[in-house]
Amino acid sequence: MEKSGKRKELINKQRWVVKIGSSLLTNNGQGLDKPAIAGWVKQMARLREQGIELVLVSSGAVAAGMRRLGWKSRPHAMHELQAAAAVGQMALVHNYEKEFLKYDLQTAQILLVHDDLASRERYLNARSTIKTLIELGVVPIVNENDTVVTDEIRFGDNDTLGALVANIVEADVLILLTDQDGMYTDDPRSNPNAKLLDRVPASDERLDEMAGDGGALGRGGMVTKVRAARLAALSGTHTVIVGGRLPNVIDRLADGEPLGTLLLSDEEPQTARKNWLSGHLQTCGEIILDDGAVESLREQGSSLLSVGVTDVFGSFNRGDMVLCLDREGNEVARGLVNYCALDARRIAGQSSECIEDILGYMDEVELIHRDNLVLSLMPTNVVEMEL
Ligand SMILES: Nc1ncnc2c1ncn2[C@@H]1O[C@H](COP(=O)(O)OP(=O)(O)O)[C@@H](O)[C@H]1O
Ligand SMILES: N[C@@H](CCC(=O)OP(=O)(O)O)C(=O)O
Repeated sequence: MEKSGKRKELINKQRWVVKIGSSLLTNNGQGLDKPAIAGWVKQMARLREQGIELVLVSSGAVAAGMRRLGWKSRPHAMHELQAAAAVGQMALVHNYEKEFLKYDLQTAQILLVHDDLASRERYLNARSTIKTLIELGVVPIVNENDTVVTDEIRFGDNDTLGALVANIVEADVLILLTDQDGMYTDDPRSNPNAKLLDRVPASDERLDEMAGDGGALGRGGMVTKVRAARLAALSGTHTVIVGGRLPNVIDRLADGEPLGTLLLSDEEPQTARKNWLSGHLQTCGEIILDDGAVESLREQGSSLLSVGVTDVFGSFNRGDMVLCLDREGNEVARGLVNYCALDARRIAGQSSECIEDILGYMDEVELIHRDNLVLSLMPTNVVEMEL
């Protein structure tokens, strides 16, 4: 199939999030690739000159720290990884600051952990800080706060973090710069016959079979990039997975050149509150819905009532994020629940009028109110996939 012409989805777009991955930044483990960083910064400065607002999400702290500490292989112990990240983050921001200043651009360091975005108050704080920095013409540089996270609460890969940042700032475009030219029909490291994808709806379920894991330094491979594109799509953001070593890659993308793989958002942008809900990646339990409840959530955008629930799993409190699954275990929605797991189990399958009789109190008529509920992006089997 012929390559598409100029990509109108990227031309004249106002707000970009650019994510630079570990595999690329660290030149396959050789420490930070400073000349490459200088090249990307030069191009990002040109984006700013065109009036494009920019947030940079940069990996590389652990890898840069390893180099500074003289470690040859990535440690497994969490405290060593965290120490490496603390050392490496200094190298990372020092480099970016130096390079951006060449173009009179100020930078700001933003380190986030999952909890910062799960709490509504801290999320709103992070959002207003990032938006203020953008208005001031400063380039925010975001990374995970690796020194304080534990395995259970980490994003782990920066693709997800990039998508959440795209949701926060309602970006038009998310660019995932990586070590491959884009997404292929299979991992090109193991399959030399794999073909580069040109443009695909982010929701296309065939992507799940094509996406493999990452290299030795990267964290998520294509699996997390596809997932990130789907998350970004919820705020109407298009994602491009593209090779960071292609000459002038950022300039050429801004000019609409069809480089890498464009994962299109075919969603109506959600409200900021719904974006925040979608970004809650850690959930505390599962609620199984009957077919009628699945349909009314999906078709009518209704609240979830206890009568449509067949089972409740996990242990959660009022206000926690839970998954709503259909009978086959597919995710239908996620939302903040009004009753704890114990009470939710007791009222499952019962109509709302019975709640007070069963529990002796009634906080809310709904198990999950529709304002606190967000439908999950359903993978669709779509025909448009261009190689
Ligand atoms: N279908 C695919 N197309 C391209 N790359 C793939 C695919 N499946 C797996 N990969 C792997 O994903 C790697 C890039 O992801 P990763 O190592 O996490 O990089 P980054 O640090 O840039 O996020 C590639 O080096 C490649 O081996
Ligand atoms: N926060 C980590 C980056 C995690 C990571 O490598 O993510 P990715 O670039 O998505 O593979 C670091 O700075 O080392």
